[in-house]
Amino acid sequence: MEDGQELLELNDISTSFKIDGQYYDAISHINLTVKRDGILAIVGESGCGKSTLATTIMGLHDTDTTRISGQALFDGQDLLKLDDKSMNDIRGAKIGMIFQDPLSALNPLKRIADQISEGLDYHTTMTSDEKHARVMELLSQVGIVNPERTARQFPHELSGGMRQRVIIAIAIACKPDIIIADEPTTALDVTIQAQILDVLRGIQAENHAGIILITHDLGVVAETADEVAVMYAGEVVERGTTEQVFNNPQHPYTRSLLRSVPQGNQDVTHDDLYVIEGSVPSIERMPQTGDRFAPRIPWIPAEAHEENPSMHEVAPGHQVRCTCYQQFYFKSLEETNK
Ligand SMILES: Nc1ncnc2c1ncn2[C@@H]1O[C@H](COP(=O)(O)OP(=O)(O)OP(=O)(O)O)[C@@H](O)[C@H]1O
Repeated sequence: MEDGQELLELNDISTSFKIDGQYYDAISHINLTVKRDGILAIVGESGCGKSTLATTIMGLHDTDTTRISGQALFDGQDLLKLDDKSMNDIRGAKIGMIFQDPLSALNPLKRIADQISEGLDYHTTMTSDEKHARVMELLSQVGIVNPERTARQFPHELSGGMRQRVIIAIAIACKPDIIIADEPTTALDVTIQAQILDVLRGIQAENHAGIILITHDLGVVAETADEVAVMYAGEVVERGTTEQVFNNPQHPYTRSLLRSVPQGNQDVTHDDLYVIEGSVPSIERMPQTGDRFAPRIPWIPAEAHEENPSMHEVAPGHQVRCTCYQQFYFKSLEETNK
């Protein structure tokens, strides 16, 4: 397959959860594309719907309490319409998932080799020798220096960084076309984070997969991703290449997120002072009309917002939600204190 080819197309995806007998949207009308050889980062504060998007694509929701609409087109089929058996065949084989907490994602009672082999058992007809060879190859690929030893160990015998490497080995065992990594480095210290990101980039180069990288860490995005989608309150509010979004952020939310990145030891000047208070509303309190970010920037006049905010193209491939970005400015502390 060619580079940059569209692997997964998310069209108008909404997912709502039933709470006290009523359904509430956790994500609304998501449109995104994952390309071969590309890393798409999904960023936003806690509660904005990043994990819900991942679990929706993976078909991991309880159908009795979850309502999903839209399409997730992959390999000529809509993942959201597949039955359990077909989805089980895809999960692990064509789409791999890396979870945030490697300890809870691993079985404490099973040796590492057996846990990596599980996917191979389910999805392939490899002999035991072939499986052993593949496990060794995978452990080396994720940077484990003594694969024979690690293969025989149990999860509690490994460090956090080693466990995350094992989780990645499990996710890529069957050479999936798509890897969804949900906060893969959050539980790790900074040095190990950098190593894990190197492993992910290496895998992308070697396996030619498309990666969805979910994170709230903009440093991770800047270092790793090709494209970025910024989510706020269940919606994508800005998307573009990493360069477009980082060098020329347009949505007030993106701009506030980027300003909150520590800028080394630069002195903060008057112009850098700004205030965006508040937090992501819970899904029961999510406004259903208007700009969901408007309450957090009350100094922007109501008429600057759209009634039904849509995405506007500000450069080829760079889109921003709602016209309010045209009139947005940061409010200085001086103004705030008036
Ligand atoms: N099964 C569920 N039932 C009810 N509400 C849910 C469920 N799963 C998630 N939510 C709600 O949906 C919203 C989005 O949650 P989600 O976990 O997708 O956000 P997130 O951006 O991944 O946050 P975090 O970074 O903390 O994981 C939140 O308000 C959350 O409380």
